[in-house]
Amino acid sequence: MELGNELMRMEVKLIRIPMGLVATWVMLALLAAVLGYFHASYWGVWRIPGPVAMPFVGNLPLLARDSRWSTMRNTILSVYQPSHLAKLVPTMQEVIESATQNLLSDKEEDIIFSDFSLKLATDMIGQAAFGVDFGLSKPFNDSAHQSNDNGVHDFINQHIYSTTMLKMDLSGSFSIIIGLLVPILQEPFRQILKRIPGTVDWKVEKTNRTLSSRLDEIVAKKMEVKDRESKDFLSLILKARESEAVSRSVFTPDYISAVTYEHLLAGSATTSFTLSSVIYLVAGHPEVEKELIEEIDGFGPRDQKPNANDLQLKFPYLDQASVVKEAMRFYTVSPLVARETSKEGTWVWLALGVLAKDPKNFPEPDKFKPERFDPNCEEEKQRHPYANIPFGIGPRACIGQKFSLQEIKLSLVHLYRKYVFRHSPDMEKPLKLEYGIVLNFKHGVKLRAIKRA
Ligand code: HEM
Repeated sequence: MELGNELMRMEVKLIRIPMGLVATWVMLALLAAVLGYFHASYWGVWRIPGPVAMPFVGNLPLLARDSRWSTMRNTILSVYQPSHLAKLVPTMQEVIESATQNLLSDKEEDIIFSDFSLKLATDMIGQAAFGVDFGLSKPFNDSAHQSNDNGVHDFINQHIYSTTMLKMDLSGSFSIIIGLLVPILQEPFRQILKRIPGTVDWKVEKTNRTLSSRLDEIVAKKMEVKDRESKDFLSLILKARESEAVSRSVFTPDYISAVTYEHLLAGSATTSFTLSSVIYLVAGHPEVEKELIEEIDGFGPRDQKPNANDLQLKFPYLDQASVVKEAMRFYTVSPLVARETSKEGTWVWLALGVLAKDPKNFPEPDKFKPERFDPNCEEEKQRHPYANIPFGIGPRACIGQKFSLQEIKLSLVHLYRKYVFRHSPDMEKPLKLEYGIVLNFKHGVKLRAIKRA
């Protein structure tokens, strides 16, 4: 018994000493892993000038630096959550139905589909983000539309102008061209040229001012009405501004105007371009059109409206698994994403459009092949997970991704139930693009819409 007890004490001692050591080693390993994690990005780019990682916390403090942006993002995030997006389906459906009435008169004639899709996408943002009916895609015989027609046309023209002038090549304004050659001179030149009538910089400035003042009117009206129930992007910002002291200092009137304008541009030109490019590409690939229409018709009778869940699950060929995804790869609407390093002010560009055409990840990159995204296909299985990121990646990735995909899918289901599309003989081949901050069609997408039996 004595011997037994002695042996047990020895065993406990033997175990106690290594347990302490093991715990210390585990702690050290954990610490090293945490430090390694936060410094990994630094070691990968240690030759490149930029903020040096701080001891123990690496670059972590930089993530919290832009508190104004994060307050903003957190405030509006709920507008883009799936549960809220699901509630937007009927509103989206209404806008699409109303827009489609306008698509085709009885005679068969070509339409500029890219104009149609820009009006549709702008109206959609108007309703969902601002709680405002721009009425751009309303039928022409609508009396409200007629009485408002001039104003609306001005608005859309200014919007189109301001979107298309965001260029990054030699066809842009003089200050942009100078900026491409000597970046430091861009802003001083812009400041001077915007004051000289007749220059492109002056025209851009003038258009942007008019557009901003129209958006300011919308913001001012919203502030007056104070509708507590509505849950659009603007109402959420205004409510946050009223309820929290911190938000009042973040959401100054100028800042609200700027983000409203940013939202209009970010949400309409991109979605509109994507919708047009899907229709254009499908029109040139009859085998894809056939499979797509089969899937859409297979969903149910034409008057059965898909809900958010149906859109997510019942259209795999149309959805992210194939056609839309491949069209977004083929024409990457947002070809460049820019970041400015916090300390050195160095610009870092992520070329999404170049990534999307890398033959290592996308063999025959200039072919439109939706099946390359089929989850069972070898190409898809072997591809790097970040090879196709049209909405960007990380904490600043596109906030409207789910919103725009829901809108695009709903529009496509509705359109293909009624029409098929063919390239207009007046359209150039290959399609000419204009490279700006977002991609655009140089001469629009001209299509013939043929009513389905
Ligand atoms: C096909 C449609 C769209 C594409 C391809 C697209 C693409 C992008 C990309 C590449 C970025 C930059 C991400 C980054 O910096 O890493 C971005 C940011 C953004 N997008 Fe989109 N976008 C689309 C639709 C929308 C829509 C519909 C909205 C609004 C309803 C929207 C609102 C925004 C906003 C507010 C940002 C800035 C986010 C931030 O800085 O926190 N986008 N988008």
